[in-house]
Amino acid sequence: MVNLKYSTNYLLHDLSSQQLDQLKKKAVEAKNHSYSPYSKFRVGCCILTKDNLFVDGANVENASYGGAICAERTAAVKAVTSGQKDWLAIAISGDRIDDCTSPCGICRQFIREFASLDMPVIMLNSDGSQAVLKSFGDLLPMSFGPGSF
Ligand SMILES: O=c1ccn([C@H]2C[C@H](O)[C@@H](CO)O2)c(=O)[nH]1
Ligand SMILES: [Zn+2]
Repeated sequence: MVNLKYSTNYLLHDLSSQQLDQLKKKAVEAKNHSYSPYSKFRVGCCILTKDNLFVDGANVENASYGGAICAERTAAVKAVTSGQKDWLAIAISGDRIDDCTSPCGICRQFIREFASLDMPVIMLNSDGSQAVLKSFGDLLPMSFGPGSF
C-alpha cells in the first residue's frame, strides 16, 4: 500500500495532487449511491477524463443476481455516454477498511476499450486511507483491445 499523496510514482505524473485528492474522495463518496442489497458490498468508482471531468459510479445489483453492474462499468458507461472517452485515471473504493478493492475481470476488459496501458488504476480501501496503484496494463496483461484486429 502506498500513501499516494507523497508518492513520486511516474504513473501519477499527469495528475496534480488536487486532481488525485478529488479522484480518491469522489470514488469513496460514490459508494453512497450504491444499490447493493444482496451482497451488501458497496463499491464506488471515479474516472478522471482528459477534459478534467470527474465521472463517478457505484455498483447496482438486481434480484436476478447475474444482472449486477459493477461500479467501474457504471462509471465507464456514464463517461462514454457523456462524450468522455479519453481518460487520465480511474479510482475504485470498496467497502473494506482493511483491503483495497480491485476491478473484476469483466470490468478490466470493459475498461480496456478506453484506457491506455499506462493509465493509473488507484485501488482504495473504504475510506481512501490506503491505496494500491497499478498501471492498467499490469492489471490486464497481453490484452485484446480495439487495436488488436
Ligand atoms: O471491483 C468491483 C468488485 C465488485 N463489485 C460489486 C459487484 C457486486 O455488486 C458486489 C459484490 O461482488 O460488488 C464492484 O462493483 N466492483
Ligand atoms: Zn466488475
